Amino acid sequence: MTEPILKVDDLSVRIAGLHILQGVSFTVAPTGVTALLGRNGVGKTTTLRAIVGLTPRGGEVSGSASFGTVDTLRTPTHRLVRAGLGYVPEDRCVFAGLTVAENLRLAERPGAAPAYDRVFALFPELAKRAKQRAGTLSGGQQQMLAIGRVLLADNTLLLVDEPTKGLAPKVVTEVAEALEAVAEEVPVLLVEQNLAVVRRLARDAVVLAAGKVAWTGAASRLLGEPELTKALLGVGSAGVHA
Ligand SMILES: Nc1ncnc2c1ncn2[C@@H]1O[C@H](COP(=O)(O)OP(=O)(O)OP(=O)(O)O)[C@@H](O)[C@H]1O
Repeated sequence: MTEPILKVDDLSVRIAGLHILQGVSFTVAPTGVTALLGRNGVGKTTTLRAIVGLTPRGGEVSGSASFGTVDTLRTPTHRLVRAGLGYVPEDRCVFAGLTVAENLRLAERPGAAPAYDRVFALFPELAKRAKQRAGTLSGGQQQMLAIGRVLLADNTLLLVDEPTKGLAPKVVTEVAEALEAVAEEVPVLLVEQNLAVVRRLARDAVVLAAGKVAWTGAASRLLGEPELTKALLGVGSAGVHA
């Protein structure tokens, strides 16, 4: 069996007195998309943030998350970035007052050649809009800029949080297409509520419920069984196609 690119073991997170994650364990395959799913508020974002060391101050984190030889829970975020872990947060975090080109330049890593060719091949719109302020881009374009930034560096795993949230259906399809192309090059751990996007992109699925992993397996199996989808996610999967 191929070694996972990330192994999360017994991850627990407490924030403000809430025991949000209570011993979460799962693996991420070294290729393709692994979807991290679950009902609203179950702790998907908390999981990604813990893995990249961005749990809010005062939060308590225990367990381990092995990314190669690195335990990400015990390594500062800036070192994880240098080790090749890319994170696209839910709110995208583009610098609104800076241009597209400036946003990309900030993601360059010292000592490594930035992969502008790869970014502009996937997102030609970013090249066309290089001089435009990021704050004036559409939601979909900002998402592409946020993904473009992590592709500029030679990352070996991307954590992407709800990339299609709040986007118009046509733009959801564009972002899904882009992520499909991205995942051919780099494995992705994807938090996504849109099951059509999950069906299109994900090979593996991990479902969280009540602070623990409730189900893992092939995404096609989960989404192919409407009753299972409804029980785990609270929504139906019938007729879901991207
Ligand atoms: N900084 C914080 N302070 C207090 N509670 C928090 C904090 N961050 C998260 N929580 C709580 O932890 C729980 C999990 O939140 P999280 O954002 O990880 O869930 P999620 O599965 O990503 O949800 P959604 O699908 O709605 O984005 C929620 O009940 C949330 O209110």
